[in-house]
Amino acid sequence: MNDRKAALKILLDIYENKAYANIALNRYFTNNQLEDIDRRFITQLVYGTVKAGDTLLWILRQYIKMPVSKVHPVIRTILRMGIYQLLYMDKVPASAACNESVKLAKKYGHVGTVKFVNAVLRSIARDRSKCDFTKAGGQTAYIALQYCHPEWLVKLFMDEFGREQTIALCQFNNTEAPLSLRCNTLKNTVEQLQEHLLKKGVECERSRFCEEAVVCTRHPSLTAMEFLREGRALVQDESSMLVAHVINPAPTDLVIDVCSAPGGKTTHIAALMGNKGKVIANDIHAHKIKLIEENAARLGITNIEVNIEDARNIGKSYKNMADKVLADVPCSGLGVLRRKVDARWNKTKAEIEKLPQLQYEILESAAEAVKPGGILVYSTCTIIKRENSEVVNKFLAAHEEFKLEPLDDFLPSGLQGRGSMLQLLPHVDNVDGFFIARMQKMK
Ligand SMILES: C[S@@+](CC[C@H](N)C(=O)[O-])C[C@H]1O[C@@H](n2cnc3c(N)ncnc32)[C@H](O)[C@@H]1O
Repeated sequence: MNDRKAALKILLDIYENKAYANIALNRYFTNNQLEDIDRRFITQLVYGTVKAGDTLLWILRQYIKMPVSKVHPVIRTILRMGIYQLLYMDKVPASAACNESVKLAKKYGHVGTVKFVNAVLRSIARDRSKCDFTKAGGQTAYIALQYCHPEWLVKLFMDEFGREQTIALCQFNNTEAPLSLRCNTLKNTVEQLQEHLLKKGVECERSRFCEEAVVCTRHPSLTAMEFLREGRALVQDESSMLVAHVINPAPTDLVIDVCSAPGGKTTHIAALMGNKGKVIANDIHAHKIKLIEENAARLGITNIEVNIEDARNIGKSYKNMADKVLADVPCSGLGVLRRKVDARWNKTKAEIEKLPQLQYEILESAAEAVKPGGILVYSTCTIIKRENSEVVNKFLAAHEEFKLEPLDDFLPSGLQGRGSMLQLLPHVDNVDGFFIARMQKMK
């Protein structure tokens, strides 16, 4: 199958079957052995088209008379891909973007739709003046279209960070995320892992932030990386690796991770404990607990015990029992939009607004499980105050038995001196956005 036909098939899976982009793409690559060059082209075309989302539809609307919703889904997807190639893929000549889209339309459409695809794409290629985003009305709409984000999200970012930072953040979200790996120190050293990766043709470097992290800038497909199956490493972003270090678990500790699936931080905590002590990995979803068990087995970790429970009840079940408790709560994930290409288009404002209440309830329950003198860590992969510092401040105001602990002793020198709560911002720190606060129970 040629690359564009493959991209069309994957995009239809995403748009019509509501498949997650990374899952649809990996599924295709698992079932079809491809050369690296083809894999890269398909990835760029699929991820780029998904990220550009409604901007492509807005452009399409400027060039057709009928409502976009009336265009057949296959033809609409061919057009989205075609516009993406025309306007965003510098290395694809306009003639190739048009001709290849027309060929796809011939396979899936009839004479009329072939002519339609041909006419629309050639007119965009010839005259781009209609793609003027300043005509959309207002600076929020302009930023949303120019940087391919939903307008409500741009508004939220503008309120939180102001115009300049919003643009920088949106631009960052459109960049490609490098693959970040955490070395499983129970099976190999970081030096051994790095040597192994170099032999396998993976281009990688050590992280600025975490001693176990290796950041890959060029690599084969994940399915070809047998060292992941062997448990020598696992995929995890650098910033999320800071959490286990902030918890700073001892080999004798009982640690409870109240929202733990799929187990990135749980298995990191367990490894830092040298496979000793006990980590209770809790999650509300039984099917996700299986992922923790699989990860632990692959990594050779035996000090994890799983528990399926709503974290809002965990305080009652383990009252005053744990040396350390992690509440890595469900969040809006606005710090990882670069990595999850479809996330910005799947989220809703209403769903995000409900999160702080749930996060607060989970934090309160997690706090109950901490024993006096013990440690409570709250973390998210988001960047807005209402899910981060506001939740922690509200909690501290209501629970004088907890005090905020300085973070610097647990952070790399490059991140020290930023205050008692750490907020990593993607466009500032060049990593996934992340929030961490560490508290101690005084009595
Ligand atoms: C941010 S993710 C956790 C990521 C995980 N700590 C890791 O590092 O791999 C949040 C998790 O919370 C779980 N969750 C959502 N609501 C929950 C609840 N009420 N109680 C327990 N877990 C919950 C979700 O299933 C999800 O796995």
